[in-house]
Amino acid sequence: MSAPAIEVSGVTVRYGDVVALDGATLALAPGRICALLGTNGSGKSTLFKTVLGLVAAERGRVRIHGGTPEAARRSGTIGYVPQSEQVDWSFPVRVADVVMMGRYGHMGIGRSPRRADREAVARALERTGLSGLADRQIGALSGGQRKRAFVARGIAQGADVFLLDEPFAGVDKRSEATIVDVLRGMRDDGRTLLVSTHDLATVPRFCDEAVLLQRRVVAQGTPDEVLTPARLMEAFGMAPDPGPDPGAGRAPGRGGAGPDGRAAAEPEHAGHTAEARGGEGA
Ligand SMILES: Nc1ncnc2c1ncn2[C@@H]1O[C@H](COP(=O)(O)OP(=O)(O)OP(=O)(O)O)[C@@H](O)[C@H]1O
Repeated sequence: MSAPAIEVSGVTVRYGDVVALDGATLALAPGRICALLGTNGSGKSTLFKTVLGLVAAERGRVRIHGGTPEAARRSGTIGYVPQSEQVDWSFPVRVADVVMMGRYGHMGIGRSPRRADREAVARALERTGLSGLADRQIGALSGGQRKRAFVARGIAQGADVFLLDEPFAGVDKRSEATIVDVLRGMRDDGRTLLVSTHDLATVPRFCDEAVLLQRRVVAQGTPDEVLTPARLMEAFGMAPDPGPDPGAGRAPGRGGAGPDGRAAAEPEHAGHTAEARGGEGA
């Protein structure tokens, strides 16, 4: 049997006196979309950073397809779609430039794109429905398009495991549907996606499974198994209401996005590059 795409085993992370993760354990098989759910401060970002190898665990270990997070970053196996607030949208780059950043790991020191790089970028733009916007400044995209640009960057990079931080935050229903289509297509290609979201109503529509985090994993299973009224009341202090109310099914929280599918790939750039290169929602 193949190794899980993402395996987190008994991971504890502490920031000074704050225990952000307390023995968190989960395993995600390849070719699945998994929602990462939890209240503000439940450790979702810390889990992402640990899986990306940007934060060291005090205890436990993380494996990506059986290897270390550092190896996954080096090989470009892991892609990251950040929150919007982490990105400076005024940075003067075109959509195609953002996506080309995903190819940096494939280029030499001079970072001079070759035909294979340009073709990979064109394919990723097409895959995410952004071919017509390739020359547009990243800051001139809608929230949903920005998000897709960062998904495209990860695709161009050749990432197989994606961590997406609040991909639906600040995007309208149409963009949300487009992003869901893109994510499903990636899953159908065998890629693995861990998606943090406060939008509980969306989860059953596109996720194969869900994880409920409260510093440790308190539930993992199908959306139906995890999104029970009792669990949601316990975790969020609310019951889900997937009805037509615009606010329905949205857990208390926030959202966002960021750049460099490779941003995750370079810890020291995580804040900087993201801010410098921006990119968000569909
Ligand atoms: N750099 C840091 N230094 C100290 N404490 C931190 C740091 N980063 C996070 N924390 C704390 O660790 C806990 C988990 O934070 P984390 O950002 O992982 O939660 P989250 O689930 O992503 O929250 P949100 O939904 O608000 O984004 C919180 O109590 C937070 O205040």
